[in-house]
Amino acid sequence: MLKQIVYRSLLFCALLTAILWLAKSYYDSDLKEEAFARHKQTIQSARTLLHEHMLRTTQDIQQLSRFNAIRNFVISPSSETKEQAQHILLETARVFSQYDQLRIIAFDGQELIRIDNQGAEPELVATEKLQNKLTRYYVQEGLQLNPNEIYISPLDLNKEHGLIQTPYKPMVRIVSPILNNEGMPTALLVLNYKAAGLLNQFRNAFSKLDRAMLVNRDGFWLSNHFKENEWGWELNNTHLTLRNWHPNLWEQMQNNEVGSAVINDELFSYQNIHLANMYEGTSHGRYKDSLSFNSDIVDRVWTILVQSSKEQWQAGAVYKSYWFKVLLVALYVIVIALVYSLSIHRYQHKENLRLERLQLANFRDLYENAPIGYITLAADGMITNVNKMLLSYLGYKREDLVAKVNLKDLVVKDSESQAHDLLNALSEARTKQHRLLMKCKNGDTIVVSCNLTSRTDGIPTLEVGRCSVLDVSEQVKLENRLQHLAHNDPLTGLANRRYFDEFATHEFVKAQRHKSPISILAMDIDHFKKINDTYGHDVGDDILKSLANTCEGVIRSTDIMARFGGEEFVILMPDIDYDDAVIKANEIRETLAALKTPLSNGGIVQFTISIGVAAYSAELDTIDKILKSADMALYKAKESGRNKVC
Ligand SMILES: Nc1nc2c(ncn2[C@@H]2O[C@H](COP(=O)(O)OP(=O)(O)OP(=O)(O)O)[C@@H](O)[C@H]2O)c(=O)[nH]1
Repeated sequence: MLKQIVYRSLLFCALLTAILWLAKSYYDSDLKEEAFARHKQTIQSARTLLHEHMLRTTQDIQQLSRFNAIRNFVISPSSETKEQAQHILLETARVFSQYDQLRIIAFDGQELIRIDNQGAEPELVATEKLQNKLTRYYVQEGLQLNPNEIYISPLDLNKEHGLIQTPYKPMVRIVSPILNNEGMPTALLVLNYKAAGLLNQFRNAFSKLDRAMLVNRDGFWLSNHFKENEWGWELNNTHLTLRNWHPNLWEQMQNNEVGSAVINDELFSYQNIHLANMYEGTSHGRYKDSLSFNSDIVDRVWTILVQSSKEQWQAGAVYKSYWFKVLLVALYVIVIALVYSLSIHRYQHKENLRLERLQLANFRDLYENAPIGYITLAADGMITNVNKMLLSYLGYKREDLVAKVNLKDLVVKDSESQAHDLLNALSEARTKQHRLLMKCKNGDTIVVSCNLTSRTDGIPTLEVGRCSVLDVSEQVKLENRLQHLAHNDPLTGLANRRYFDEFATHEFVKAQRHKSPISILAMDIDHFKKINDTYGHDVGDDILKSLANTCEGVIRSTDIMARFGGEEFVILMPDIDYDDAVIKANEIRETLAALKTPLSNGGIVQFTISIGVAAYSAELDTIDKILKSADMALYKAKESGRNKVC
């Protein structure tokens, strides 16, 4: 039982876990969608930020390169034009502190004017400190520019005298040709743009739930949440690339401008920024349209990459909350409790069913194999079931009786009223007992004691009563025999003295009530001792028996003959007066005298009797008196020579 509960609990907990896991999967995919949507939005914001900054820078350089003071100096260098150009650049540096250096560089690479803007105030670098930058890449790139082109350098760390300046100073160099009157490039305007502020704003544009990264075309980080990952190519950390970190993601990014990926439960979104297209897009288009001049920008591609770790995109998940965990534990506890109580309930139910079945089987066994017969009855007395013993009593097969025979059809005519009585008791939900004579299949009858028990719920169901049926035939025989023994003389079968007294009293009361006559004969065999002595006691017994038989053949059925003891007999004759009694006595005497009792040796023996007669009269008004009078008459008959009636 306990084992089953444990198994079931485990099963249901596993099921619950599976459901919760499924729900969590759906929920997680929603959270991921949400995170990706956030990525998309913040990438757009960051893109706008970068575009706008770079656009402003290109606008600045375009304007500056077109200023007459700048162009005049390049076209007609003089101390005056130089001063004006220096003035413009100084003023610009003062207003736009994001420019670290503002320079005009001749086509041979020589710096013509240089403004350093690192301190509180922009500083004009003295002529003797100006350098030749022909070998620098941005000068080389600048020399390649068409009149209408602007070069934007890679974002890298500023170097002074070949060494990386610390603290690191991320820098973009913007180069524009300065055109002569024929519209041909004559010199270069170079602005060193300090990107630290831009990168800070870039990082701040993203939610705390995400990690924002800016990656260059080679996969190095220009901005990374881990500072030590930045500027890998500059700091000789060439292994610190996105390509090494997530090769698959890098691969995907090479083929797609925009995209997202899920790697080890971490979410990535990316989008390339083409600085050549910074005018494009709704927020930038207005610049391009409103500008009176236009420039092509040598393309530079950066990639904005956003990463959300599992902890980050799940940060707001409901299942992370304390109460959810408490709820979850409670849920499992409830499931286990439910499984426990259901198992107990199921077990009890099964146990009850088992006991019920057992009880039913016991009942069936008791019913079927009971040592007495059973008949189950419908309300109308039709038999709906019987047991083996009943079938053995009657010799029927079950199918002969069930649903075919009514109880009253099973009894003989004499028992029909009792059967009806039983069926009445059945309809009134009573109990009743009767002795019935039942018909067996072979035509015999048996006496049964039928004890009917009705259902008391009053519902007229098919089975409304049951009769326990006991075959009492033998008992009845025994009862009859005992009764016979109690009332009769064992030798002759005649009534004994006790039964005679009961009968006589009853008849005498009747005679008194009806004022009808009643007579008594007292009889005694003459010289019976001698017969016994001569022929033996057995012959004496035979004579007594044939006397009884013979007399019973002579007297009426309403008379009763009793043996009072020895060879003395008495006959009570209701409705016979004295004279008729004397006549009857003589008839008996003569009949007996003529009776020849055979002997075993082939001979015969005869005997006579003496009879005394007395009848009810005014003087003889009790049985005792009549008996005494008959006795006295008998005595007289003996005295007067025997074989007489007195
Ligand atoms: N065979 C037999 N004899 C019995 C039975 N009961 C009594 N007797 C005998 O009946 C005889 C009665 O004898 P008595 O009283 O002398 O009478 P009796 O010989 O008939 O003489 P009287 O009556 O005077 O004619 C006795 O011998 C008894 O033993 C019985 O059941 N069977």
